[in-house]
Amino acid sequence: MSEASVAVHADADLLAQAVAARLVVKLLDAQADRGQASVVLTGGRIAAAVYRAVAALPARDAVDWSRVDVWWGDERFLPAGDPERNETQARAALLDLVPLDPARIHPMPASDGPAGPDPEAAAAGYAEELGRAARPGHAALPHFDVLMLGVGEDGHVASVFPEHPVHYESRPVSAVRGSPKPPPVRTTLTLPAINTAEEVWLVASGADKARAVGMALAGAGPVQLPAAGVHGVARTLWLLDRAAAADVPPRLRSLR
Ligand SMILES: O=C1O[C@H](COP(=O)(O)O)[C@@H](O)[C@H](O)[C@H]1O
Repeated sequence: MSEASVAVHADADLLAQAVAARLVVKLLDAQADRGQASVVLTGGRIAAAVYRAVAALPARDAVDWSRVDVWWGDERFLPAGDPERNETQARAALLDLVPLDPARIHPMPASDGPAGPDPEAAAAGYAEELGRAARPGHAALPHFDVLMLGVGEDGHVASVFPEHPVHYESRPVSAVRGSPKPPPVRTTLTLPAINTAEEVWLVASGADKARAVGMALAGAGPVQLPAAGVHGVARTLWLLDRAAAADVPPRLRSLR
């Protein structure tokens, strides 16, 4: 488990641009090392800004997008193409603008997809898809070079919410019913699955995230504050704007 490090940027726009630049470099490094790269996407407002910023970066063309696997950390269980789906937002902001191999884009199932309207079946189906991409000799998951997470005002990450029964799910992918944030039905990677990623990046902007960010970095319990329970194998990086960083313990900050 890696120690958390924190980078703080002046505002949401600079944060999105800095994360976009990091992401392009991370994909390039992974392709140089392994011949391919994999990224786990998140949803939410700052994530969409990051994806737009990647699309606008000239250096994006240095990435061989046909050798990038795209996964999701969570999804709102809605029909395909619904504007509230994390997949729909990521496709519009980035994925439709770069030459990805469609076979390497792995969205979580939609509520009108082949797995049907049952989120438990959808979660099981996604676990199988992950398993098919798993490394020989490893557990049930592929290698994730970088896994990005937004952070909710309540400290949720992906669709793992405070005090939700999903905390006690041992499988890598879970259905989530009764989400306190709409829509109520979702699918999500569980924290143990998230924590297999080489690098986990928690990206948060705005004053309404400050309390959750500060508590997570101060050592809150993961059931009460899920963001406190995630860490990459090699690196855990909190990428914040100044407003979201307001309650970060000063010893952890590196202002940019
Ligand atoms: O519903 C969700 O919200 C969180 C955070 O979104 P934000 O707009 O407050 O940044 C997001 O990380 C998650 O993927 C999404 O399903």
